[in-house]
Amino acid sequence: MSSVTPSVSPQPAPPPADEPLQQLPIIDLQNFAFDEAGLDRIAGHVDRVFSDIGFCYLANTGVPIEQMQAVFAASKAFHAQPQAAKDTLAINDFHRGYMAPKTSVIVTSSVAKVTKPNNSESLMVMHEVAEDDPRFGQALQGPNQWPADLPGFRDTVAAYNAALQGLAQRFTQIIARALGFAPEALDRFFERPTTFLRLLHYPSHPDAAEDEFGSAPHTDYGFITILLQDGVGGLEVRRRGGGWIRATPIPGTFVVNVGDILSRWTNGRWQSTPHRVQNKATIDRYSVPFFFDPDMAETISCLPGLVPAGETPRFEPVIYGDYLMERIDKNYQYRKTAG
Ligand SMILES: O=C(O)CCC(=O)C(=O)O
Ligand SMILES: [Fe+2]
Repeated sequence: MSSVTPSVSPQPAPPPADEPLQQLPIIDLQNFAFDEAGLDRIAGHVDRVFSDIGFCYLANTGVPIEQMQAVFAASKAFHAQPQAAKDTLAINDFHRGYMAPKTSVIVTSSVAKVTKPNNSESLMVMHEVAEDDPRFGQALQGPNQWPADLPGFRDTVAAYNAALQGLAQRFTQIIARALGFAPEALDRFFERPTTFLRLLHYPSHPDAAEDEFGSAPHTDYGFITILLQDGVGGLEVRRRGGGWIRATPIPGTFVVNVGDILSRWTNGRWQSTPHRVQNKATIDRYSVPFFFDPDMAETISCLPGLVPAGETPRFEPVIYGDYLMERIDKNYQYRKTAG
């Protein structure tokens, strides 16, 4: 970690605002057409927002609307297939494939106990690991599973995945800056990123009970999540100090949030905030979260400059892959059954 040297000291986290937030803040990335002073302004905004609510919208990211529409069309076509076709891609040990409704229960220590399975189905696509890759066969390192009978599906989803990885890598430079480092300081952790693209479908559930969720309250466990949601709504984010804020859809934007490992990396300066989804609308909801995480072989230790002088780091160093496996093994039913 000695290669990550702070170049400016981060400011202390702002106190929580007196007025409760009514809406998630919007960060305008200006299609990355900013100069150094512009970068510092955006980075300062990111630091304030991630120290407070840990969630915001990202506008003007450079990802074309057509590409967003195309990935939704692909997801709808996938989920519209007969159940038997989806079941042929059942999620495998590499954590790639189809998760049928009610097969994941979120278990996190920081959020209220959750017992009911999630009312959603999804296809998980991760970073592609080919057979000639030295990592092939290690935990979570394998090929994706693609539907056989959906022309264009693989190309559309792979192109979207590549666009989101590019966005995440560029945003990581803003994050580095926001934490007081040179923009490239964190790049080496993401040369072979661990990524999860999840094509989620939430059936309409207008009479859902209070404790029946599409996604039960949870925090995300990785670095950042960049979420594309359709116009239906239903995602809510826990406000510091109590209550929930609706992440009302804003066309053309993403919702981005801090995951647990980023919060840990910042020694707790940035918040990994609980969120939940209930689709009480009369139509189905589709969303596509992209989870962008470090290389599984990297060690994550609290960043220098973020641990106050004379204090010990709040978190032990952890190999990202070990940490991730523990979280995944806890949260997914299919990993608990034999075979
Ligand atoms: O579908 C959404 O809006 C959020 C999904 C989510 O929080 C997750 O998959 O971690
Ligand atoms: Fe989440």
